[in-house]
Amino acid sequence: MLLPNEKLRVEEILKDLEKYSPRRKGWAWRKQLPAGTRVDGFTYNQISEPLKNGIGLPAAHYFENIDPQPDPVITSEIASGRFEDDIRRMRMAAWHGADHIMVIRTLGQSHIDGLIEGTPEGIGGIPITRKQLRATRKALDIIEDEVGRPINFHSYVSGVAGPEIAVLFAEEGVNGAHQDPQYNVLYRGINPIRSFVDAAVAKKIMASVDMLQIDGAHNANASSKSAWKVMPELLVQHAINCAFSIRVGMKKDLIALSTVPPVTAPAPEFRLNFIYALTLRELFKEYRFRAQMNTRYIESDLLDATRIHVLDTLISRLTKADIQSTITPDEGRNVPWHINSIRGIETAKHTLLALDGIKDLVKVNEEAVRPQIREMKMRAILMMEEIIESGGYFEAVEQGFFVDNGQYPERNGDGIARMKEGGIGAGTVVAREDDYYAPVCEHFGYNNIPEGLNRPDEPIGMCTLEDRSKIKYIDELDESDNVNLRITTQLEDRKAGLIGPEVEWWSDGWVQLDLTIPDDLDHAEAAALEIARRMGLQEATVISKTVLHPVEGTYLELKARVPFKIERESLELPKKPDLLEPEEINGYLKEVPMKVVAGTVGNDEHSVGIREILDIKHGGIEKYGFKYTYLGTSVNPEKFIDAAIETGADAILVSTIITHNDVHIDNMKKISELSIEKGVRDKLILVSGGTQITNELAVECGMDAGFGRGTKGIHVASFLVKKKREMRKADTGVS
Ligand SMILES: Cc1ncc(COP(=O)(O)O)c(/C=N/CC[C@H](N)C(=O)O)c1O
Repeated sequence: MLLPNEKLRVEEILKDLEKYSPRRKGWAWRKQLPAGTRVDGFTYNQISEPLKNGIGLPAAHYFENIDPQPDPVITSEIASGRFEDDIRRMRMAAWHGADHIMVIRTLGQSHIDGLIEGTPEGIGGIPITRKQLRATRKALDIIEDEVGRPINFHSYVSGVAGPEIAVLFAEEGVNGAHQDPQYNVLYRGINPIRSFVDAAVAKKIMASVDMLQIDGAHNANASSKSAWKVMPELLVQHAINCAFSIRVGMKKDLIALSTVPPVTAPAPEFRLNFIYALTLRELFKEYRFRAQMNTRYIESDLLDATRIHVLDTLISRLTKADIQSTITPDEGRNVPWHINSIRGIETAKHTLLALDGIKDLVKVNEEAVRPQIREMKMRAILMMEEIIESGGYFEAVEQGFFVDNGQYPERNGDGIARMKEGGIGAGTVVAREDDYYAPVCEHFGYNNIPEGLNRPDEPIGMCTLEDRSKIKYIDELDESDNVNLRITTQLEDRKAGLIGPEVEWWSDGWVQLDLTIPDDLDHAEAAALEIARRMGLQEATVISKTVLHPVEGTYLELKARVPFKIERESLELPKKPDLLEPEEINGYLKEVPMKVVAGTVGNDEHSVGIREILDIKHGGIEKYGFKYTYLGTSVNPEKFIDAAIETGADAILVSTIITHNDVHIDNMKKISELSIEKGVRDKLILVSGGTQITNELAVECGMDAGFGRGTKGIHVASFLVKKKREMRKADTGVS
């Protein structure tokens, strides 16, 4: 069992893979909690069981660190090309709330007519091999024990080796897969007949182990110029794959339609996407919905991508999503980085929680949407009818019906046409002989099983889907391209205690630099690259730019490589404040009551912070027995001293957020000097706090202590009691 403070050891994961066996097969939904479930005083209607270990949203610390888990499964797609580094990110993703890890395949795997073995490095994805599947599933077993929830492992059943991949996934406990023959045909140029025959075989295998299926309709969104115009066609594509899957024997409950809100602002995004989403859910109500976020109109701007993804998740909440998949906001920039996988998950989790139960509050205005839903359905039905009139699916594909940028029945004539007898694998479908017999327990189509058998695979005992000893495990085929070589750097660094920045692979050295240059785009870009060079950063590249004004300013984000690593043991770690136990503070104050005066100094109106440090509700010092006089906001320094004297206070708590022209420093110095002038400095404990305050800065300005961002009542209460003990001991010899 991995402890939360223990790192995943990839070399341990790689041990004994020849003996590894998946702990379960099939898909796992989240365990839902009943509507009205209370979490820390809040009521939720759409959450599932909590994690054992996890990381909540950034604001969670204001709410006792609760981390409620929304009802839909949340997906993170993680495939950098090196699975040995991806497992680290999978653990990060699981802690942030992903329970569906999707691994895209290396470029070109769809055209390899067979299985790849070993662990070669991939390009833009992972070469799916038995060894890689076992290592990843084994890592996910460890991670799911740590977060306390099943994690679904997912990849893709497509390409000319589709059926073989399906068997491999079924044997290795892969829990979900994309399978849609239309994908092979339209986007991989694989022979249409081969694609559908292979899909039937693959779907039967997937259904036999309850693998969840995701279809490929989202690709039409991602591939068309005017993605909002393919909506009628998307309904047709979903219908084709659903009908075909049912005919092969898949259960509706495990057929997930992959749906992406097709359009984004500046188009009237929500209206178009919402009506489409309503139409889809009406037509396919018995199926599952895998909501995916938009990738089609994602640029390099992380915040714009995030806004789009929040709105996409709003659509999910207002309609239905059994699975909320996430797209990283840097999808439009590069192969996603760790941080952006996590940001994508946070966007989904935040939005789903924020909109908990929204359908009870907001009703759809039927009058407004009904005509448009009807029109969308009509367009799809007309398209389906024309496909039939044209002779069927294969003929329609030959005529370029699909991914045409006209909104059916308008046609642009720019659809993806594929010849029925053409493409990769053409002419490779052979009718089974009369005596064709495959001794396997799950097989689509004609199988001349001998009379009297209890099971089709009886003559060989059991097939590999039941008897794993029949699986031939091949470790590595390529001495020069495998994970054992790739992890040597990681192992050497670990031994030498070296750490360096990374974005996707172990200590890959990449960092990001954000800067704003008060000049036009060209000059700003050149200046930014020169600045990075002078900072000693290498291979600096601009990865995003925002024109603030054509000549007044440009914001740029660069990536660059750091040419060194850090010796971990040489690092000076900041001292953790040694806090007193609440009982000890309460006990002390019963014997030695303490009073404070508190407020926000100068012309500062920010009161939230100081109230949190004072009030019992937020775990403020009142909770530990302190009495306080609150002086309010914009309090002048003299008033703090006068009030402390009048009330016989032991301490002054000064909140100061504004730091413009160092006004916080001036105010702290003034309070310290005034307490000296009035002869009360040695009787008073002076404490300041604020988002920009550090202890060093506060003490430099004559305070006894300073507290920065994230401070809680316990921190201040502990300090006050310790300081009071010190002062009493100095005065009376007794603390
Ligand atoms: C129906 C289907 N089959 C196979 C593949 C992958 O097939 P190759 O191995 O040939 O790349 C895909 C890919 N979709 C990308 C995932 C997307 N980002 C998603 O969230 O769904 C697919 O949609």
